[in-house]
Amino acid sequence: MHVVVNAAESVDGKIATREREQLRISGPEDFARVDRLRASVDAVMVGVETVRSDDPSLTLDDESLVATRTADGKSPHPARVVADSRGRTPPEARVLDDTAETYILTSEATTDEYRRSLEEGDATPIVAGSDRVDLGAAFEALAAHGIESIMVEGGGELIFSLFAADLVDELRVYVGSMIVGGRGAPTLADGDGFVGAFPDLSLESVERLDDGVLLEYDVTDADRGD
Ligand SMILES: NC(=O)C1=CN([C@@H]2O[C@H](COP(=O)(O)OP(=O)(O)OC[C@H]3O[C@@H](n4cnc5c(N)ncnc54)[C@H](O)[C@@H]3O)[C@@H](O)[C@H]2O)C=CC1
Ligand SMILES: Nc1nc(O)c(N)c(N[C@@H]2O[C@H](COP(=O)(O)O)[C@@H](O)[C@H]2O)n1
Repeated sequence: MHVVVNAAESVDGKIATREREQLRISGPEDFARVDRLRASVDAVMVGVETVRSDDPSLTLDDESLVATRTADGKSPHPARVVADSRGRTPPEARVLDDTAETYILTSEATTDEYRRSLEEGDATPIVAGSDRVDLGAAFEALAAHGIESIMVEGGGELIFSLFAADLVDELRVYVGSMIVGGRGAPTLADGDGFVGAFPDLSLESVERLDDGVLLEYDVTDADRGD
């Protein structure tokens, strides 16, 4: 699985406010870039807290990208993937509509009944892990469904877990010209944090977009002692 993490943060590293409300950090040029990145992958993934706070669609906005995918014999939109260990995706969430295929990654902590309710709504549950989603095992299961590339949009808990499991190949960060503050506001990578050894990033490009900067990194080494 090729994994690209993409997120937008403020200058002080926040991806949302302390109230966890959705924050418009990107401008039009960056949102268009995100749409192109979505169009280039097999699936777009978020954590369930992002679904609960932002209710994203995770589909393509630009109809010409939809047309290009269709002409290439692909589904009109990439599949949607939610990491949701305990079955907390609201039934009315936009990721569960019929615009695109959706996979809900769950753990054994969810019930058969919950998983059946997802299937009745045309989403595909994948069980990986006993208490929390085992992301490596889940990606193997997604690969069996033909998903070979995935773009992860957040939030900070999921992104940290992916780095901790050494599953990230590329990181793209848009830094918007704003300060958000708040010690409890989510950042690009939250979780328990690394101590002593950190993911090894190689800066590949820097580009000004709108009133901010896009930073693109390759993740080169998993030399972490956690
Ligand atoms: N600015 C940006 O680019 C973005 C901002 N956000 C913001 O991020 C916030 C949500 O982020 P978070 O609270 O960090 O939640 P999150 O979206 O990362 O979801 C975390 C949840 O995912 C589930 N999960 C299942 N398996 C997991 C695993 N192995 N590791 C980690 N989580 C796992 C758990 O229920 C966990 O509580 C929202 O406020 C949203 O607005 C979200 C995406 C992009
Ligand atoms: N790239 C980017 N820039 C921002 O400023 C953002 N707030 C986000 N948030 C992410 O985009 C999702 C919204 O997706 P839809 O447009 O509804 O499909 C949101 O849930 C975050 O994942 N991203």
